[in-house]
Amino acid sequence: MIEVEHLSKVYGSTTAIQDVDFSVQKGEILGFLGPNGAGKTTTMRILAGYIPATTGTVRVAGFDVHEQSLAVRKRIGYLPENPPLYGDMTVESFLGFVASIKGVKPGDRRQRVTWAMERCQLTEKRKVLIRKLSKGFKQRVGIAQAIVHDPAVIILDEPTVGLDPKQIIEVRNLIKSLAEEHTIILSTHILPEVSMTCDRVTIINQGRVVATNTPENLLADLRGNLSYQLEVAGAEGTAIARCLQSLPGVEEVEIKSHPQQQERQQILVRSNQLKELGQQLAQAIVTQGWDLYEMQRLRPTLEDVFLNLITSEVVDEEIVTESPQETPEAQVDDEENLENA
Ligand SMILES: Nc1ncnc2c1ncn2[C@@H]1O[C@H](COP(=O)(O)OP(=O)(O)OP(=O)(O)O)[C@@H](O)[C@H]1O
Repeated sequence: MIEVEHLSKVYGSTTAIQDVDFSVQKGEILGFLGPNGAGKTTTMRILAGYIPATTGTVRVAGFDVHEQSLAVRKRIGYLPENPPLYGDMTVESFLGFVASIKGVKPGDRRQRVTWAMERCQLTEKRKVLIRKLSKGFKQRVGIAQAIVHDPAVIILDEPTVGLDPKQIIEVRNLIKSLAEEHTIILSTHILPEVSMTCDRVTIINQGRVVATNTPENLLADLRGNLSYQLEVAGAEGTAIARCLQSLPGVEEVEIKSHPQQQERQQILVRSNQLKELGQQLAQAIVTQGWDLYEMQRLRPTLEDVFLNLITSEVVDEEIVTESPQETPEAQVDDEENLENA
């Protein structure tokens, strides 16, 4: 449904994104995850046809975003980071207005607006002025304006930013329910957002895609970095650490408690291979005549995957950049002006 190839965007002397590739299948929710300044908003704006790319292509349902922008706009609903809402209009009249500018036929508008309000649980607020709504309800109006023309693709830029925990759950549930009929791209810097909402995730850092996979497969890639937390008694921590460190497959042993403490030592063991180490660790401890009080295998989280990918990117860069130079951030606002025109 969406194909992004070799997409780059340069603002003056700032390269916001570089050679970005990914695709989204029909009916899928793709999470576009990255830290602040990674290039998420830039990518979402290009996809929505708000700003042109410097190089590369985006195709939506087979149409080129740049060459066939009208056909693409009809098929896309976009929730920007700060949705432009008219505070002096009621929810219903605003959505009617958006439906008209999005090309919904006059005879279909009432039905489309009713449908969007129902989906976003806005029906009871339909006569309320938008400026009088809470942040959570305003966000729902933002989503309703993105879906009112029944687009095949919905692009949501940081849809839960600034919401309270209850509103976040409601908006996430709404997004999941929309996926039944739509293809969705959701940009976020919040990890739980992708693990709770998305089928697949593309991770972007410093303008480049560093991974695309399902949350489960990204975690599976880290299984090699299994770690074990042990509670052992019978010897000093340093002696236990020395023994465990000599076992095949053990990458690192860390003593969490005081190394000279004789009672229950807290030890963290990191493995360097896919093989489970639990049995081996237990056997080594028992053979030494020590007491094993507890052993827990620590599973990596999506946060570990994210930090691992982003940290390795930074390390790679430090290796190649021998004398990093400060590049003054370009203040190029012409694209913003284009967008507002
Ligand atoms: N109009 C602009 N002119 C100049 N530089 C820009 C412009 N818009 C974005 N940038 C720069 O491009 C880079 C990517 O910004 P972008 O807003 O796409 O990132 P982001 O991942 O959405 O970040 P955030 O989560 O903080 O919104 C940043 O270095 C940013 O300063």
